[in-house]
Amino acid sequence: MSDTTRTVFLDSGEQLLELQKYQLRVVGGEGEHAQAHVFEARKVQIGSSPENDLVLDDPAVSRFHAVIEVDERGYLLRDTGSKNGTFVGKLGVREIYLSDGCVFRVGNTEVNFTITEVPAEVHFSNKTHFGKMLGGSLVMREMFSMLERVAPTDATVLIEGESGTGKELVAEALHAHSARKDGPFIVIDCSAIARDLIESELFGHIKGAFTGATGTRQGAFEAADGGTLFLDELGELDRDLQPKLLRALEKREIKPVGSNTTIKTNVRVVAATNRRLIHEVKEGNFREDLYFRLAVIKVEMPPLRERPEDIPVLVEHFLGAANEMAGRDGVDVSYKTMEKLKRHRWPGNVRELKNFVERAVLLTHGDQIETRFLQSREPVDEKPPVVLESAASMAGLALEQGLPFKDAKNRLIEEFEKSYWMRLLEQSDGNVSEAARIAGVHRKSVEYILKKLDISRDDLGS
Ligand SMILES: Nc1ncnc2c1ncn2[C@@H]1O[C@H](COP(=O)(O)OP(=O)(O)OP(=O)(O)O)[C@@H](O)[C@H]1O
Repeated sequence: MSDTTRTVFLDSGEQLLELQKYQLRVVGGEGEHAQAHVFEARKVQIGSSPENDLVLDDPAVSRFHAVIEVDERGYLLRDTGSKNGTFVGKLGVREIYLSDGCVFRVGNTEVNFTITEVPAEVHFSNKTHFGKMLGGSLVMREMFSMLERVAPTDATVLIEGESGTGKELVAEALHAHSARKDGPFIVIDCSAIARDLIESELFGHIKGAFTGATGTRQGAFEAADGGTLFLDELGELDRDLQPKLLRALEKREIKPVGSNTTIKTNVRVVAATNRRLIHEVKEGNFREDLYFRLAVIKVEMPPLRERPEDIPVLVEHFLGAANEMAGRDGVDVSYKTMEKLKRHRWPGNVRELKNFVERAVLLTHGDQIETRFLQSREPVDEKPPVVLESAASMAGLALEQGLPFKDAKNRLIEEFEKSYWMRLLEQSDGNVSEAARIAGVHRKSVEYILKKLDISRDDLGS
């Protein structure tokens, strides 16, 4: 259909999409006429939110209004559920292949689409995994292809994506596929370390550098020497520390807190954030020079809801592990359930899917997981007030202690699980089969839960 895009299969097994770069230019409507933007990405997002590739300042444009996706048939414009619709001429369209020179309208803004003479290429790996990361969708295979090329280099990589999309897995896989694989892989979660300790965590300190510094201590940069340093939640890094990180990256040397001497380092840095860091740059929270130094290679993790075709392979994988963990044999998934799972929004991404499968295997009486074990978003107004009260007080405590949301939530869930199972076992006089019957959970699962929560019969009654 298209003479400007085509797919080629390479001898290496890789798939190559050849296209021509294209230009989008606002030519009419309410919004100020933007300058022309040239794109070569396989997918370009259009909307009013600054997170889009083409940002339109028009109140009639939805936050995420439409996308252009390139495939071997051409340049597909797709409305992504906008409020005011996408039009070509007078026709409202959900999906349409654009032709060179055509004009489409989003909200009240008219955009001209032009194909340029400049060729571009998008590569797709022939593999459906990279390290421990699974995925056969085009967007994942495009990412794997990029990671395969980037991993063996020493390039700094910035990984952006929603929570639970697999950013840490990417960092691990980059390390495992590099010449540094036998060196250390050190993780620092910038959101989990108190503000006044993070400099020392990163760069170390010498004895007497501050109250409590009773000895000299090595920081993460030194610990990661010859290996990879993964800076998680980098968007949380204090502005005061950013110049020091920039210096460490540029000069490949660090200065421990309290010391006047610099130490040479040989570290590859991979950073991750669930914020759009370029936003933080625009807001003045993140230094531009550091951003560009980190984003030499940028990996954007697609949310799970945008790649439902990956769900079956992930479910199968998590089912295998969950069966083993729960001592079950062959708990499976029906076609109908799988279809429902593909339609779910998965706000917690792959982590939520994994937790769901684990929970469903533990809780099912039968041989198949069911979607009723998806965590309900309905308001639970019949909960005893005491539960809500203790949840509220834990939330208060977590905020006071500056605990990150994830840690606070996990702590609350763990406390709930522990007291639930302790009480239930007490009630059933330590009889695991009886407890399993009351809880509606397989006996083997109870044994696993008790082991996981470190509860023994001796704990009962304490
Ligand atoms: N593509 C994938 N294949 C297999 N497992 C995955 C994949 N993506 C994520 N997971 C699993 O989902 C969970 C969450 O992944 P991970 O911790 O890497 O996410 P993240 O983006 O770093 O999350 P956060 O921002 O909350 O730290 C992990 O258990 C991970 O193993």
